[in-house]
Amino acid sequence: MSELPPANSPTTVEDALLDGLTPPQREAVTHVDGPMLVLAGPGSGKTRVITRRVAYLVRGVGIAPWNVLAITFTNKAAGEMRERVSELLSEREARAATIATFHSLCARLLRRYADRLGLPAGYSIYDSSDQQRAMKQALNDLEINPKNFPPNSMLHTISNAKNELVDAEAFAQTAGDFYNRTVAKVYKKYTQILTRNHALDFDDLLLKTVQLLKQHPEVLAELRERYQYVLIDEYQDTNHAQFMLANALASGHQNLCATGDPDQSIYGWRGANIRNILEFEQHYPNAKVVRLEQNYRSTKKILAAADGLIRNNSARKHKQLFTDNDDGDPVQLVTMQDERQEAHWLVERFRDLHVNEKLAWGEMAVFYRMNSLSRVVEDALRDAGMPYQIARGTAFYDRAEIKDAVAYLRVIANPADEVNLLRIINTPTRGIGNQSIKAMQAHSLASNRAVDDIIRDPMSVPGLSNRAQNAVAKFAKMVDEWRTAAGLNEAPDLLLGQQGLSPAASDDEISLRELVERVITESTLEEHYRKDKSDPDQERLANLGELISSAQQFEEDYLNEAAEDGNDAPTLRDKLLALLERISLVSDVDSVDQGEGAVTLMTLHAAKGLEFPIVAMVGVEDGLLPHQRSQNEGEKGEEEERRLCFVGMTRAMRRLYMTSTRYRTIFGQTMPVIPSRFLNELPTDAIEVCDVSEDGDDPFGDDFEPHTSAREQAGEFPPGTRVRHPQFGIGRIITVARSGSHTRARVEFNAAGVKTLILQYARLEKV
Ligand SMILES: Nc1ncnc2c1ncn2[C@@H]1O[C@H](COP(=O)(O)OP(=O)(O)OP(=O)(O)O)[C@@H](O)[C@H]1O
Ligand SMILES: [Mg+2]
Repeated sequence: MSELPPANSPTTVEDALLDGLTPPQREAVTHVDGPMLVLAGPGSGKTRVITRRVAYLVRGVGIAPWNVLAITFTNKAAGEMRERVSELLSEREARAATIATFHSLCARLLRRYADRLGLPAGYSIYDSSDQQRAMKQALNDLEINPKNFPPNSMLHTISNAKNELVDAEAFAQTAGDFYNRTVAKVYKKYTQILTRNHALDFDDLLLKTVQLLKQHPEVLAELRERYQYVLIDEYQDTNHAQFMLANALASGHQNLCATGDPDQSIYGWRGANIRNILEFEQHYPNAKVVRLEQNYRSTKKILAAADGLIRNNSARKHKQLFTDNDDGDPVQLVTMQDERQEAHWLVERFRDLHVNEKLAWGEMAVFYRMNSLSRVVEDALRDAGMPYQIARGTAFYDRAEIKDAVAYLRVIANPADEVNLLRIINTPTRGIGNQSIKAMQAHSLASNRAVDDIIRDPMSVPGLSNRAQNAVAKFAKMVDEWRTAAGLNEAPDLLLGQQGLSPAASDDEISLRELVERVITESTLEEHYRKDKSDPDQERLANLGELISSAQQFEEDYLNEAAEDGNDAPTLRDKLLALLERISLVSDVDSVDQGEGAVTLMTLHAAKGLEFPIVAMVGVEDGLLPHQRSQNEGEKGEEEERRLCFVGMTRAMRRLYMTSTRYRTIFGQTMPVIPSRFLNELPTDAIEVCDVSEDGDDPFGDDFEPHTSAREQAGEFPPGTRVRHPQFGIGRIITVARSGSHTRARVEFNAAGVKTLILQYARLEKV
């Protein structure tokens, strides 16, 4: 949807910026100085307010765009905001404003001020698989059994500590019991490994930035001066580190505008702290608070259903939302036999919407609690020949061949990155076996020299065969040549980042695309996959080709942006570091293109902030939603799951389907399952229940209040009655049976086949 106001109506610039806003939205957009909190439910225009405010501050108030900092939750949201702002302002102004995620902002700041932290500007950002490798090494070094201290849970605990700004030392000081003392050791070791590799993990980006601002008041002063207006969307999901960062930037001028909805806080498990938004007025006693009460997204029925659900959370303040949108259809709760029938049903439903209601594929989305639920849906969509896209932006970069190519690039940019160096030193195989690698690692430890240094002097490594020595020397020479081509070898001190020190690009410097291409060819990665003509390898080759194209595209965008910033000749090193940063910070939802003619599949978490005309939530079952894991955390865990369900439901604009099955196969085990307890909480007048499973027992138990009594219904539809169902069309009742307070009818539909429906909910009409 375009943010552009119609050309004819508004007359002044200010009118145009405020066009299509309600009075409270205007109030939020035009508030200039001082703290402000926009506290409002889903679909009420919070994100629209942030976007307009960026434009208004620049055009309406005359603030320089580079003084504005807007922080969004994903790169995708940042990209969209930039696009909308550039429709309201010029592209140049939109680029000059900083619109970023917390992580990309921090990565940028750390690069700019790397020298203050003694951090090489070419530092690597470790993604979860790099983190796993580093953690395994830490456990190995400490001789700790990963069975008792699983790498994932170690990483989770460390991540939470970092988000609370608790570093390894502070953690050790408070660790009382044996378990925590062991974690403290692991934390320390893991930190040492990252430091040695000149690497930061995601949480370090925040932690180090906060430390930077604390330890270097001159940097804080500079940034406060630069970012005079700070805007943060989705504030309910900020963690402590993000909170401290936002507050530090806004300290002094206090121009902090936060928007959010406590009912949509869904990242508590990852350290988000809902109190940041609940206590905003305590942190900023003079804050202006704006509430938006009108929902522009959903039908009345969808809104009523979502509202009925969220009211069951006890730890909340109620917000009344209303909408002028249509009543719409009731939310359909459909029970199937198993996940295959569920996927099949979805495909048929979507096809019907596409063919009969002329909805585009891109207007439909499927949400699930866990990625593993997507496979069956994917298979069904593929079999039906329906276009779909899956929000797994990281999937491309998770492929082994891409990870290998990127590891080469990381090694070029960051000589200290041993995790990646060891990944590629013998990939593709080049005669440097495991024994040789172990010998080099041992020698590196014994002589206290970096592996990157050792490979230049392989003769010194005890126990390395002649053959291996030659192979290592050849490998080192190859890496050196790339570094020279990238302008990274000549002046090693330049690796210590310092603002303004980066030399201008020399004329003979190769392009980023050429570098990536050279690496893929000269490393023999390409040859390795070309040798084999099997399909998977053909696909891998194509992926490597795609990496080259994406580097070219990135380079073009980067050059344009740099030119806007007045830098006409960014160096290859700058471009390489920026590309690696982009690759590290990509998130699942970034790949989603809502304009595309494809059904979108994504997790409930990834769906935050988005909207689709048609939404189907699959696997709405106890154990999945609420998730089994949340049950360990008692009510708090369940309330977060309820908010997650609420977030999913409130993405839907026109129609919402929530499906569950009787049996589901998870991790290869088929088990009977029951519909989510959350479904019992939905108000009956906003929903329609339908059971299309084979045995059709009432899956919702007796908690439901049917509209009419079972007896009445049974009498009304004797076997043989011709009926019409809003979805299945015309059919004939075969049998009617009472069960508890419900009546089930088996109906043979002309087109849809035999279905078992609960009469009280099925909205059957006699014809
Ligand atoms: N005043 C308005 N008039 C018409 N449409 C509006 C208005 N305000 C917002 N909208 C539209 O309503 C939808 C929801 O707005 P937006 O995404 O900004 O809501 P939100 O509060 O950020 O929702 P969420 O909490 O889900 O992030 C968007 O399509 C937006 O363009
Ligand atoms: Mg929003």
